[in-house]
Amino acid sequence: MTAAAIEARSVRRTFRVRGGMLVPDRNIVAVDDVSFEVPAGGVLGVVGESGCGKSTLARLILGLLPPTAGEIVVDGQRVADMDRRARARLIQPVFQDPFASLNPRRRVRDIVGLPLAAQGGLSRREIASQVEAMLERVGLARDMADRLPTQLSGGQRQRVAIARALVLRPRIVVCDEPTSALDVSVQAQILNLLAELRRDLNLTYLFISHNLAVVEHVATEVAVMYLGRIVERAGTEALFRAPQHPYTRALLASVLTPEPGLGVPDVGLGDSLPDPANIPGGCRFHPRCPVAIDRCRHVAPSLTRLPTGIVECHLVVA
Ligand SMILES: Nc1ncnc2c1ncn2[C@@H]1O[C@H](COP(=O)(O)OP(=O)(O)OP(=O)(O)O)[C@@H](O)[C@H]1O
Repeated sequence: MTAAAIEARSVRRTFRVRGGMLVPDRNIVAVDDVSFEVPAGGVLGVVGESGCGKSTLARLILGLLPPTAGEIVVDGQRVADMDRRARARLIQPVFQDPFASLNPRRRVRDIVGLPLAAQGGLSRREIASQVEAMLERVGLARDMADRLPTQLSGGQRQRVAIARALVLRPRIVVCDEPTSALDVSVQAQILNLLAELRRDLNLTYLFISHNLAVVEHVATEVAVMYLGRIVERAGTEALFRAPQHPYTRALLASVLTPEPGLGVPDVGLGDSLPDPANIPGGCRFHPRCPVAIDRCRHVAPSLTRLPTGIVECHLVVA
């Protein structure tokens, strides 16, 4: 059996949001008792509507946010026990908007070299040569090294962000909507690059996207999140061929809607997104579920294990 590169064990994260005059404080459950494993070399795609907890999960895995309960283990080590530099050598992020995440006043060579410099122990010459090799690896020409982010296209900027993420040779990359801010024509190039790098460098990805077509293209396994919980998880092929949860089915139907940009996919379940400060009792999906039965209103479904994965729905039997 392959060792897990990422393990989430009963992870929960809540946020306390201050109210105001006459408005009480609210407790938001952004991630609610989530467990999964990603084998080394795998890609777990995480999908779900805006606000379902995808980015919070990414920040928990990266160690940028501590869990309220549960634990995260990457490459056999508890994230909570690692210092920043050790974490940086093991796990790196690629975020949605490379323009926001790259310092506009620094040249590409400094942006990509910074993680190496921060680790210490390398000469300037060694850093320069590793940066050059990495820029070449992500398909950027040599003369790009002296440019500023403002002098690059969106796709080139995301290549710089990928080079910066990989320059320490991490084992795990958390991609949070890495192509959502890019033109459609550039998205495929970046996805292909990420797939190629994973193969060549034996990387493991947690790949977050609201775009199911993208996830189908890159993921080996898919987790579907709804109001902080993983309501279905299965191998990519099985999930797209035979979705079990009514929410997954609604999400898949939304792939056919012509909305390639950012925002809320039209899942055909009405306009209003569910509120994580006010999670319904019983099955949390029941108010929007087209096939809910009386039991769904009162009893939260437990997890059902199927040959192809797991699902939380009263109507699915093993
Ligand atoms: N720092 C925070 N303080 C308070 N609430 C937060 C914080 N971060 C996230 N939340 C809330 O937690 C819930 C989950 O947010 P999260 O950003 O993880 O969702 P998401 O699925 O990534 O959404 P999107 O696709 O819009 O980025 C939301 O209701 C959000 O408002």
